[in-house]
Amino acid sequence: MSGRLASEYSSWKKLQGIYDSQKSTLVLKDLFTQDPERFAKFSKDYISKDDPSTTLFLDYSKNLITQEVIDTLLGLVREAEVESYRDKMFAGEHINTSEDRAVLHVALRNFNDFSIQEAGADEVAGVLEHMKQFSNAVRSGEWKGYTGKNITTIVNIGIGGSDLGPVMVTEALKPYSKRDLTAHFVSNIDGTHIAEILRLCDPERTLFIIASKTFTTQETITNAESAREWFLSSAGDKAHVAKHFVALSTNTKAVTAFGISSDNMFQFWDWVGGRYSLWSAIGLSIALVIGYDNFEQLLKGAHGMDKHFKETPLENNLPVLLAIIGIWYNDFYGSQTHALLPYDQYLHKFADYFQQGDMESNGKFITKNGHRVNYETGPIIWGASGTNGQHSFYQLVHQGTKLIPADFIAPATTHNPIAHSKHHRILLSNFFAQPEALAFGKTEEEVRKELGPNASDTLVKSKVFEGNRPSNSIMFPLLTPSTLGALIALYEHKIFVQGVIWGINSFDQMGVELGKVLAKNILAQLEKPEDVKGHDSSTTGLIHYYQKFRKE
Ligand SMILES: O=P(O)(O)OC[C@H]1O[C@@](O)(CO)[C@@H](O)[C@@H]1O
Repeated sequence: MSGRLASEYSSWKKLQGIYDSQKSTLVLKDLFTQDPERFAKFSKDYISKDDPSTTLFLDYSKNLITQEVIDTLLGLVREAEVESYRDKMFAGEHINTSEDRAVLHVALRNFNDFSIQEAGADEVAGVLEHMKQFSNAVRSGEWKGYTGKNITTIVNIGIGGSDLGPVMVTEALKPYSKRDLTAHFVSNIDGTHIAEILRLCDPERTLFIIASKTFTTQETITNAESAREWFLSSAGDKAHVAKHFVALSTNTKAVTAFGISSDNMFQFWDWVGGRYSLWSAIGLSIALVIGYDNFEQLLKGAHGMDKHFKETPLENNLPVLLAIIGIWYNDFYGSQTHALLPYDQYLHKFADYFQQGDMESNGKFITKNGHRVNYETGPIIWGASGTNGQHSFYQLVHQGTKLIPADFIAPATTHNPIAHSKHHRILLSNFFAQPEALAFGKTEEEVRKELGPNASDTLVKSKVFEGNRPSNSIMFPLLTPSTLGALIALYEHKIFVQGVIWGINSFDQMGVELGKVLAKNILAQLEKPEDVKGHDSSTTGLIHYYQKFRKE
């Protein structure tokens, strides 16, 4: 990271020039007509060096790019010194400068390929072993509840990175799950969340996983205390907590103070960012649900992508390609969002996961050198599984006034080939069709030909699809633990590259603090109207409204 504002790079200025001169002339239909080799030129195969069955295919040909654009974007990557910054990350340098921390989620899945000098990195294997032993014991029935019964339900209590990763992965890898072990995830402080889950639980057979890097997050600790109260109302003796509560944290002192023994604690370190923590002890619920061997495959899949990111020349580097294409739209075409559209029901939480992963990493306006950016940084990440999105927001994506770059993601084969894979064929036909429609549209002439000479101008015009709407398509043979690991790591490294180019610290999260502080202040004022002090008339008025109905 050179310390300059991204807009000061010569490549940035050149890109602006290219955009200004070509923004209305770059037409996908023409680009494909002019170059029959376009698909071949702008698509890449990723094959894990460790496991050739772990492959991803990226088709980025339906983007508003030329080789000149790509080459200039790669020049931007070089000017921003992304590669040296990447190597600093892998080496354990404290690139999270505001918190003076390393950023080493790659160390959680390292399998001894990278030499990483950072306190704790040599303890990863021990924690993984503890996770393996524990998950095997629970899954085998060796670990019993306080009345000697097997554990059949786990409840992960955590929020943000201590929730979203386990939720997304256990959903995505459901085909690999132990079907007689039910996992629930409680995250919201809204009492409804835990109340509804506890209604489904048997205290004799339920294991609570208190997942919190800091072990101070108000929602998680409050939910954990309520879970413990619920459990003790049946179990009675506090000694039984040891069989039904474990903790995932960096904060041993707070875990012990809560009443969970360090024997039942799975540790991780401050160089694991919350939104990058599913690979750590935070992944215990994943290992319990899919088994440790499959969890290890997830890690290995990510590790293969780590090596690809670290060793592959920029022009063939998938995280780099996704990152620069995203910057092209975000910073030059003015798109504000980026859609993740997995055509796989198992990936229905994928966009949710990367809302935190991307937006909490790159939703910043101050650079690492303290300058306010004069360009757009992190996009709004959103999305839904296909084909559901087609019946919800695709109208706007196809005919709205906004440019919405989208990543379409799909497995070539399904875990559920019911009706002789008829469902999967229909799913994939839509996966192929939507990017085609977005890119090439439907002209007024084609519409008029369809509707006939008597159709009104208005009707014809309302049925035109202007097209030229870009997308990436990512495919893989089957959604396996290893493939999912590679896919997640691909996006993690994309986020890293974009943050380096924007000159921001992708690894702190100052922006989540103010709201929490104000909430704590208001919490102390909720009792009586006269308690409400120091707010604007709106906040005061809303609190007073609540106090009119409040019961306790
Ligand atoms: O794991 P914990 O420490 O309870 O933090 C939970 C989440 O809270 C944050 O908003 C930080 O406060 C996320 O970054 C984090 O993943």
